[in-house]
Amino acid sequence: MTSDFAPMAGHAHPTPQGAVQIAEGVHWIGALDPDLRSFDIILKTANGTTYNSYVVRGSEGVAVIDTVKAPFTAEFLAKLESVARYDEITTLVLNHLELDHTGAVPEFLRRAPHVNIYVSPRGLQVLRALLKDDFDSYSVTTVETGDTVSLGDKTLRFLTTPYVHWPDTQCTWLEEQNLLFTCDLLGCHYCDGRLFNDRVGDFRFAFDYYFDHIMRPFKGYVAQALDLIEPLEIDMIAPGHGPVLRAHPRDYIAQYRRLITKRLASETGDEKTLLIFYVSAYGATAQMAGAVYEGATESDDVRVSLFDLEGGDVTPFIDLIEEADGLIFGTPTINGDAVRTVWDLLSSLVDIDTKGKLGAAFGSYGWTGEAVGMVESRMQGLKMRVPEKGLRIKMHPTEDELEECRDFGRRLAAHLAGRAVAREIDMSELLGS
Ligand SMILES: Cc1cc2nc3c(=O)[nH]c(=O)nc-3n(C[C@H](O)[C@H](O)[C@H](O)COP(=O)(O)O)c2cc1C
Repeated sequence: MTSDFAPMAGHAHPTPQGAVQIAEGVHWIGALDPDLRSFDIILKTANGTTYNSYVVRGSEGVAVIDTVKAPFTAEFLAKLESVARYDEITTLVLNHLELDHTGAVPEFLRRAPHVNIYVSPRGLQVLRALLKDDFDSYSVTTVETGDTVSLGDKTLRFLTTPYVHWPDTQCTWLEEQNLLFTCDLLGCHYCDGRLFNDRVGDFRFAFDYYFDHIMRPFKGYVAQALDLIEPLEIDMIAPGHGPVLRAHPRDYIAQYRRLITKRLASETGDEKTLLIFYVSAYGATAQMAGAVYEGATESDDVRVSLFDLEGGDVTPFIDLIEEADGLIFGTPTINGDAVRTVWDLLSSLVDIDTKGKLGAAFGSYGWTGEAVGMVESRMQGLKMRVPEKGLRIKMHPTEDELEECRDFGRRLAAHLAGRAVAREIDMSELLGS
């Protein structure tokens, strides 16, 4: 049975009370969560979200694709029961094992313990952790790109698309209907019971925002996933959150392509880019920053930029940092710590991939000078390479110390340009004395 839409108190848009047919033999059986305002702690959800689950009915089997978050289990099962009997269900596909898609799995399996579960190879270990001691009582098959499951007149074809955004993620293509189930990929947090992208409100902001906070750190993997998806015939994309993309589904794939494309590429070409950020209360670290900048700019093959973090919000720097090859942070030690704006910027870097970028730190201090080491540790935690020990100078730098700073800048630029770093050789070390 498929019910109509009914209005829901407090929300401008109607809410589906039952399963919704999205294609011939395919139903949406997900849940709406319009009141959610913060997802996974890290994401704001001004429109709430949806947990999308789907049922595909073939001539020789019925498949459930993903489930919902645990608190919505009862309504998910009610919708499922309105379109299929448990003894008809042959297949459970889990495209992603995160709890917002698998919360209802244990209860579903209690009712349909005979189903065959299909997960990616990396999904297997997460499923084991999810089901604990019950895991061994179920039939679980790992699938990779090209593997298929037949439902008689319908075929589910799997695409292994890891790290969009967990190691386990995969997509499932319903071949005969050109319908692609993508789970988090191409999804967004936007709750509107009208469900289809050509009927809901304007969710472009939500789509880009979701990409920025969930997919952006994994751009390389997103590119690999798009390489697999783009050659497919696609009439509809059915993601795990937000609207079902039935109108112009390729536009959303094209938007992902735009979002993963380097924005500054045409400006900088193959040139290496180095960004120097600093803060300074009494001007000592600022003087150091100026000298590090002077030293680095002597290099012709590195484009160097200098920014005072006191100059504003850190957000605009994230795009620059994403495409930069190296980052240098200057901070004084204040009350045994680096300055807050530096931490604000460093903690904002979770949204981008910083792995392998060059990192370095410098700063003035009065007596303990912990800040530089703390910033270096954070950069190492972000998997950046930190080739030079941080430079610390007590109070305001002397002319000789400024020259040390210039040299620090020269060496970092040389690391970045892939040139051998000239070092003074300590003869006493060589002679072993
Ligand atoms: C409020 C305050 C707290 C400080 N706390 C520390 C500290 O914990 N450890 C330290 O080595 N220096 C400390 N200092 C000294 C500064 O790090 C030092 O003056 C430094 O040269 C300031 O650099 P700037 O001119 O770039 O701000 C403190 C200075 C101030 C004003």
